[in-house]
Amino acid sequence: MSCYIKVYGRVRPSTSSSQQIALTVVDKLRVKVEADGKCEKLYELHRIFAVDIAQEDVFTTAAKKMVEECTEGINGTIFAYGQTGSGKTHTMLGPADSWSDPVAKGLIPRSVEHLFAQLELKAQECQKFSFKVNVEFVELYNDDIFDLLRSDSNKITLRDTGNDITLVGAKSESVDNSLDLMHVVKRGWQSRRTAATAMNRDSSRSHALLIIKVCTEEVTGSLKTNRSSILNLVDLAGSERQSHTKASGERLKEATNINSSLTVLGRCIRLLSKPATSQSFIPYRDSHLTHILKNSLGGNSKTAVIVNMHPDRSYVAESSSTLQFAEACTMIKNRVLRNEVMSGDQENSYKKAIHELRQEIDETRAKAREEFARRLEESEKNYHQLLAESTALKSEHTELRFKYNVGLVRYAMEAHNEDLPMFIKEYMMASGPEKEIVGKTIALELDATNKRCQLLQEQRDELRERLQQSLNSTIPMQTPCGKQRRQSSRPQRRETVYKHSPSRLAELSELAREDDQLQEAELRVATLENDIQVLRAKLEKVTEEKFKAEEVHVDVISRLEKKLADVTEQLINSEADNDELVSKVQGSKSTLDQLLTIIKENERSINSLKKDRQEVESQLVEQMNEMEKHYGSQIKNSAEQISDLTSRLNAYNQEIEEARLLRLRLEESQNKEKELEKIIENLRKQYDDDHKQKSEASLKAYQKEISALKKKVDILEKARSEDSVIINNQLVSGKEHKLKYVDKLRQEAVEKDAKIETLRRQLDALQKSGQGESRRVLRSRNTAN
Ligand SMILES: Nc1ncnc2c1ncn2[C@@H]1O[C@H](COP(=O)(O)OP(=O)(O)OP(=O)(O)O)[C@@H](O)[C@H]1O
Repeated sequence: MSCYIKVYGRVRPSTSSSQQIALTVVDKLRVKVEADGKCEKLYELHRIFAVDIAQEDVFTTAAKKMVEECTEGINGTIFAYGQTGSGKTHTMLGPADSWSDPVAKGLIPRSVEHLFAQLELKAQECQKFSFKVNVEFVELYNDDIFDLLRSDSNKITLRDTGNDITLVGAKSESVDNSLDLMHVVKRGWQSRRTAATAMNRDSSRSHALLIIKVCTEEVTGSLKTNRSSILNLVDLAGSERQSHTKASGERLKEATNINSSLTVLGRCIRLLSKPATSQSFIPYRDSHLTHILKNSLGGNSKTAVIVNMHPDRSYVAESSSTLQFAEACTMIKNRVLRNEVMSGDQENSYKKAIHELRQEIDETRAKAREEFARRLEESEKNYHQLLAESTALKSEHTELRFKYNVGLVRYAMEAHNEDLPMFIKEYMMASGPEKEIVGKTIALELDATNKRCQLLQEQRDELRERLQQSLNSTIPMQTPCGKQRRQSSRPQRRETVYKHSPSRLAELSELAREDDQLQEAELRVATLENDIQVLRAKLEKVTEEKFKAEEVHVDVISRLEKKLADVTEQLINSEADNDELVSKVQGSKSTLDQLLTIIKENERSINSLKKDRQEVESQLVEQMNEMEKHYGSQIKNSAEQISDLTSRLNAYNQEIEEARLLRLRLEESQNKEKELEKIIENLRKQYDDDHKQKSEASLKAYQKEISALKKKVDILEKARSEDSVIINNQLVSGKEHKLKYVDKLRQEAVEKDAKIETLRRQLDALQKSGQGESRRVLRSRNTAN
């Protein structure tokens, strides 16, 4: 799947007065930079974080999802970029010693906690889920790589295998939980090179890279899925100008190295943001920084860049260049793959994977269809709304035009001017620029009429004057008593009889005619003036209405334009989404195709194996048949033998039982023998005590007899033990022989029992005689005493 690098802008609090601020957050997506008070430039990124944004919100927007995807085998990189002192460390780690503060802690502690929370959740949800987290922490100082987890200053080298970049010689520590990981980060951070500069008391003099490697194993049935991913959290050193930082000596050397590595980064970003051509070469190897971040810039990783800015006017150039860098980053596309290996029952695992992929495709398709339907419905709704608004506007417009025409017609009818209806008709019929021309013509005509009126008025005034003059000159000439007439009253003057000369009379008649004309002209002028006023009033009214209608029209047009822009934006967004979905589906399809080819191969091999198995099975059946034929009789015999042996075994068991009884009886006889021995011993003692001297001879005889008896008993005992050995041996050996032998033994045992009985009897007799003898001895002693 290919996806663009996400770019976020963050503005830190200002350190000067509000007049000195040159960077303003316009809304959530745009920021405005004022270069010199006049020139402004707007920049649009995926999100702008204003000064008052909470650290939690920065993490949720920029990192949370990426951390979650990391547990799914997708690589992620987040890095902070910006001039020195713009808040990169504040964003990545938070203020010093605030890493456990729930409000102030930065993006790294939050990402670490969320990563382990996600892994532990997965382990709870899936019984056979295990994970392993390893961490490496290095810094790039003066373009050399140093391990922050080892005290020795061994430099680290890079190994580029094409797909992966590894740090050779870097210590990799295994961690079990977020606390352990943060402990490692803390330890490494203490070794990071920082120094006080004029712009930042705690300025980072190196680029710090925290590399978290996550491996997971999940077993579902016979399918084992191993995933691995790398999460890079990078706090870059800030670009700086010597004029601002006043750096010199070692600081200046550091700054030069920082700036040159950031320049290479900027160059790579610029080249990556341009459309790819076959010749495009990205100089990743020009600096260790870009070489390490190679996969994060245009490779297999999801990447987020947070550009930090200082809002003050004195840093406006740095802010502009940071924003240009950010804009270039938004155009870079990465090709992200899930790092996953499935094993186990291959056929089943592939089938499962295909099933999952199919499900994913179906889900994506369903989602796309739903989204498309929703957008279509929305667009249709908007279209109908716009159509309704346009129809309403049109009808409003028609109504206004009708009113306007009616006004014009009414005016024409009221004005009784023969010339005007023609103009009005023309005006009514005209449209667009033509109408404007006709309007202007009317205005010119009105002007001309005004002028004509004025001319007529002047002529009238002139005529009046001339009349007055002629009157003044005529009266004294024609009346003999002019002085008298002038002094007389008006009625007297009217009665005055004038005597006109013929020429004077002609002049007077001419004057009277002119006076009539004048009066007529005055009347016409008055009418015209009135008409002009009415016409003007009407024109003003109509113009006002026209302006109002135009305003409404403009307003509606601007609203429609805005709506059109919104709809276009929605359309562009949905197209982009659609593109993404299509690329996703294509990605899934290619994986599916690969899997299908593998499955086909497997199916082929399975089919050939099945054929082999069938052949082997048929051979086996044949062999079995042959063996059945060949060994059938033998098997029969064996069965018979087995049944025979079983019956023999039963008999043998019976014999064993009998032997056991015999052994019991033997034990009984042994016990009896022992008792006899005791009695004999007692008797011997008695004889020893009582007949030591007197009955030596008889005692010897007894002793003889007793030793003879003893011998017999010994012999019997020996024979019995031999018998028992033989019995035991016979029990183990063949049945017939044993049966016979057991019978024999039984007989012998009976005989021996009889012998024992005889011996017992003899012993009893001996006892009795011994007792008689002892009594006799006692008696003889008593008599002797
Ligand atoms: N958003 C913010 N809110 C409050 N203070 C901030 C913010 N951003 C930065 N600061 C403060 O500004 C100062 C410099 O910030 P920081 O050290 O994070 O800058 P930097 O970009 O990492 O600098 P350098 O590149 O020199 O290391 C610190 O004192 C920090 O607390």
